[in-house]
Amino acid sequence: MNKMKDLSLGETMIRTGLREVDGVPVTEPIASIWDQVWKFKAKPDDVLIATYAKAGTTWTQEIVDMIQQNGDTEKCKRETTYKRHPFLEWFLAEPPSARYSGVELAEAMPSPRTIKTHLPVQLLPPSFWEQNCKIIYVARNAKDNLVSYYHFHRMNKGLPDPGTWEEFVEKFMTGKVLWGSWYDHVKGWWKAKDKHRILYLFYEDMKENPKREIQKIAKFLEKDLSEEVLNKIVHSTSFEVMKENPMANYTKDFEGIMDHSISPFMRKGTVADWKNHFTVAQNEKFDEDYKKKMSDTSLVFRMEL
Ligand SMILES: Nc1ncnc2c1ncn2[C@@H]1O[C@H](COP(=O)(O)O)[C@@H](OP(=O)(O)O)[C@H]1O
Ligand SMILES: O=[N+]([O-])c1ccc(OS(=O)(=O)O)cc1
Repeated sequence: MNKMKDLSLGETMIRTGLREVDGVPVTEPIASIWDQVWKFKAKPDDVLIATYAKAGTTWTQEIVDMIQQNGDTEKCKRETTYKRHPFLEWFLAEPPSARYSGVELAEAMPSPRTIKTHLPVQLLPPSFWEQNCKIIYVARNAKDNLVSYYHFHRMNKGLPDPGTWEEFVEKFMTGKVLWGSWYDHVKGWWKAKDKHRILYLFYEDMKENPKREIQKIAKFLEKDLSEEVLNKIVHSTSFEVMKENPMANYTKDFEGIMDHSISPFMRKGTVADWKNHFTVAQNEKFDEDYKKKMSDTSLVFRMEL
């Protein structure tokens, strides 16, 4: 029994390896059900929240839900983020108590559905394009995104071991991480927005002026919000409030998989924390490589506010 407990607590849990789907590394379980993901049938009134992991997905999910529930915080606490919005490609079979299939959850959910994905644009199931679904994409500057992803790998035993900070920086730069290259991800979705209904947002803008960005999302979703409701959404989706909200801070899901004592899911929620992580040499190397990788796009990020 103790051994079982150990196993379920993840101390001895074997971290997943990565397998490529069309050249993009995904977890072994995701690769095993890829066919189901690719054939997923989106519906015209589905709203999709797409991001590179750790770009502010959960924050955006809370904002979208609050808009859809017209600022009713109790309704937004009906379930955890993980269960309110199916995480499309995510699949976990083991341990049975933590079983999760984003596809099955979405299929069982009544419309209108809000779905989350970290897939790069070329791997999005075609039905989302065919059904002309509204898509909200959120991007975060590479350095902060990388720092957040590093700490997330440390605390989340459902992900591969990040190795040392130096090793993880290297993996991130070469795209050898779960969901692949950050550079390709943000550029691919940026390109797609010219042809499809995509609201492309930035984490840094959301930090700078949450009210303005929430209004953009509401307009995109064709929802009229009163000033009072808008202010309520700004408040309840602030980092400080979400950090204490068990239905949004991931303390109720992934038990034994996420260890918030190593690094909490709601870690810092700031812009420019990368300055506390990169050495001067690392930063120079990163910048040089970044320039090359981002030379073929009009996309510009703010690394600080
Ligand atoms: N309401 C909020 N305001 C600002 N940042 C938030 C937030 N809620 C979550 N975050 C931050 O978003 C990141 C997680 O992103 P995702 O939801 O895509 O996994 C974490 O970044 P940090 O690790 O830099 O703190 C987390 O702290
Ligand atoms: O590995 N997980 O358990 C996991 C991965 C990504 C994830 O989504 S994210 O938005 O927090 O990156 C949630 C859980």
